[in-house]
Amino acid sequence: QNSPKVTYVPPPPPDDEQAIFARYQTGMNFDKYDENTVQVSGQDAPAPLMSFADTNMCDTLTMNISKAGYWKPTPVQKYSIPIILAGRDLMACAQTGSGKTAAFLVPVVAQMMRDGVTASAFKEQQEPECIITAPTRELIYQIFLEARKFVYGTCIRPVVIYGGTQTSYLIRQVEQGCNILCATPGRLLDIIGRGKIGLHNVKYLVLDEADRMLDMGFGKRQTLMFSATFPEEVQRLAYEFLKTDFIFVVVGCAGGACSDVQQNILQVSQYFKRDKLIEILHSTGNERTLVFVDTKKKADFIACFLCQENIPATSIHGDREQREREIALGDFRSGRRPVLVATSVAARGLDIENVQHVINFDLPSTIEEYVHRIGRTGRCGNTGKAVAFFDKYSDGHLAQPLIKVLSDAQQKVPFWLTEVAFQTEGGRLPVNTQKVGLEIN
Ligand SMILES: Nc1ncnc2c1ncn2[C@@H]1O[C@H](COP(=O)(O)OP(=O)(O)OP(=O)(O)O)[C@@H](O)[C@H]1O
Repeated sequence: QNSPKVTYVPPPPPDDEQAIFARYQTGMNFDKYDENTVQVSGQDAPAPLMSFADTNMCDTLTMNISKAGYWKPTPVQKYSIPIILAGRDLMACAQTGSGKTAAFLVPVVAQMMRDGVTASAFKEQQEPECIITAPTRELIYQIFLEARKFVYGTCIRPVVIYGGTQTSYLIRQVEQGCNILCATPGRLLDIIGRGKIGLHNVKYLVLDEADRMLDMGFGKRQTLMFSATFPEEVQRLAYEFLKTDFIFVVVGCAGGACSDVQQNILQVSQYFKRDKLIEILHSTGNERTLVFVDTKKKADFIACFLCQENIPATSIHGDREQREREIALGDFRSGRRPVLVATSVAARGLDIENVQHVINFDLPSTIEEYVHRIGRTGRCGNTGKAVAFFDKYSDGHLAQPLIKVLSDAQQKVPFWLTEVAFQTEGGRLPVNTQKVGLEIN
């Protein structure tokens, strides 16, 4: 490989208790999560819990949950926690921003506390009890920070390893002891290949958003899969990957968009997208806005263009160095640069306070990706807005699935979109048009 040697060493994570437990407020729709219907398939599923106090968790963990500001479990937590505590494999699908991370972290930490952990510092090869993978660097880091909350004051040591950072630094982190390994798939394979991580002790394997992980020779373990979307082909794969008695939990509508996001689809052709973007950003002022585009080059180009128009923007994509990616995300989080132009690398999982708008300057190629992208707003019971620029020449294939997502989330379906769907489907009525009560000529 000719790629330059990566020397980036990320800054250490915050160490004081206040920073570790930093959080944002739940929104006014938080209690509405309870209105979602929940489907549970699989045999002998344990009953859901009603409160965090319903389990036999140790005091330290209970204290950490309350320090994190979680006073009541969300539906995905109510159902997943007892299933995981019962030792069952699980595939859980719940809308974006509804607390899937804690739904696996809390029971895994609870069981590790119950069973005791063994990893000791300065061993050549560490044997973690839990491995968590997620598809992007920023997301795995976020999961690691969340794990640090729940293990606070215990002897469980979480470690994070991800691409774009110096390997020798990561190895040093691992060698200091590792019970929960949070890793992106590439770095995970790399560190296993170097013999620094053994898999014999892995009791919990968590695939967050990871539709593409293959079995890498783990021993007897409990596998937990979480996502807001589970397309059918991934479900089929999961059947091979999970134990036969696994449980499938679906909160609300499988693969559905978060109903706290107000969705607006505008018909905008390629040439007018930039003007429309400026118009919208001028009307939203300093509100934090995430703009998705389809290429890395375009992300930089649009960010530059916005800066020239006096809109403080930055960009995040796979061609930026990890240091730059982290600075961009930090500037966006702090509000120093309230507009972040991104490729799909920022589509999944990122939990950033106060993102009020998501603009799909370019629509993604799949409806699942759309659902994840707009889920960066409207999190944890807060409301948000999503606007998409729909170009019928490039996005026609999305018309039909968009209609379904909009109607399932009780959003208005523009009439022109049903016409596009009708044309794209070769004159067949799109599925669901009847359901949303639209008139078709
Ligand atoms: N029970 C709870 N009470 C209060 N806040 C919570 C609770 N559970 C989770 N949260 C907060 O809600 C936010 C969203 O949670 P999380 O990131 O786990 O969502 P998610 O379902 O994984 O979303 P995505 O599908 O986008 O990855 C986080 O800031 C988290 O700290």
